Amino acid sequence: MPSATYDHYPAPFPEDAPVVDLPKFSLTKILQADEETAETLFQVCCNEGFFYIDLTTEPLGLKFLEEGQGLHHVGKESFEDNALDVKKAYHCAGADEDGKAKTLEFFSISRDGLLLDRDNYALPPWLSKDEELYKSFLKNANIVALAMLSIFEKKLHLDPGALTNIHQTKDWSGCFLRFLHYPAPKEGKPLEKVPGPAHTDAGSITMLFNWQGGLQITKTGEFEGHYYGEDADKKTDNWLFVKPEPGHVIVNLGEAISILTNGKLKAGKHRVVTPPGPQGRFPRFSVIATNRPANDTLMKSLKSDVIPPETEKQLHEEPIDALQWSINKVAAIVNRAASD
Ligand SMILES: O=C(O)CCC(=O)C(=O)O
Ligand SMILES: [Fe+2]
Repeated sequence: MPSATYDHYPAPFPEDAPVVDLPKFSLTKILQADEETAETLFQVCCNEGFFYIDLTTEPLGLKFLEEGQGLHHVGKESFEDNALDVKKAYHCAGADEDGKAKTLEFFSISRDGLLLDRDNYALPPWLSKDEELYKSFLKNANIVALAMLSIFEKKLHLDPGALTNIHQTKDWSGCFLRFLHYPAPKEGKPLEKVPGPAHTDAGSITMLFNWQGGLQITKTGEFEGHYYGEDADKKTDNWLFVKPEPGHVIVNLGEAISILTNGKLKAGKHRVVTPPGPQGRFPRFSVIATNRPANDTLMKSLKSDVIPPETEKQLHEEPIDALQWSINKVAAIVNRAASD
């Protein structure tokens, strides 16, 4: 049976690393909108906004898991084999002049490009051979996300479709699949500067496949707006590892769904540090699938008796659409990074 973490790859996760105990939901029960699962999932999403889904309970999940592993190989080969000019030509961010990244490098594949604009979307040959894999992976991520969004609609007393209709693969949305590579620190010691700074994701639902520890969340980090960088990393934060679990995908909510529900659903703050113990001697590869609202979605709160009412200030704000909102968000991150 495939395992999202190739149990003990490439070294065991240390037993003494401080881990967070996150709930695990069965994919079957999410797809069936099982009442008890729906209620617990909703409560978790109103608090930490982080959880696991056990993919081994469904053929769809097993396929998704296998695809995640296939992407692990694509990412590993792409980062290791390609020279700087090849990486740069495909917007791979983070590599230095010698073609090697020091802390983090990543590149993304656009869902819109693959599913809606194939004629104009050119993948380089080293990526295009696996195009069917990317398409299937992104479609499966969307099926799982829609099942959760449908649960949220009911729990939030929204009309059917209020969330699901704005997260469809047929609409332009800026969704992507992203490959990340965190090289092993040269001295064999954990990096002092956090390679993946604390942040909340921009989209609605992120799904993460990783095979080594390194991802951390904090139980104390409340959603306070748009997080990115060191100022998001508070002194009082108590960071705990999210241990990769065989057969499971790690899921977190992002800012978009939090804005659409006026903070009722919480974006989970997270960061990525050097993997703990013996895992830290190896490079870390991860793969994420994003689910974002369609570009023309107005980024303002939906209304129901479960969603907190908008404040006077919010009521007077001119809402922007999801496309403009994400452009602003990227600009803020770039400015922030430039001033660090
Ligand atoms: O690499 C990881 O484990 C997480 C990456 C991440 O948080 C992101 O790309 O938003
Ligand atoms: Fe993230």
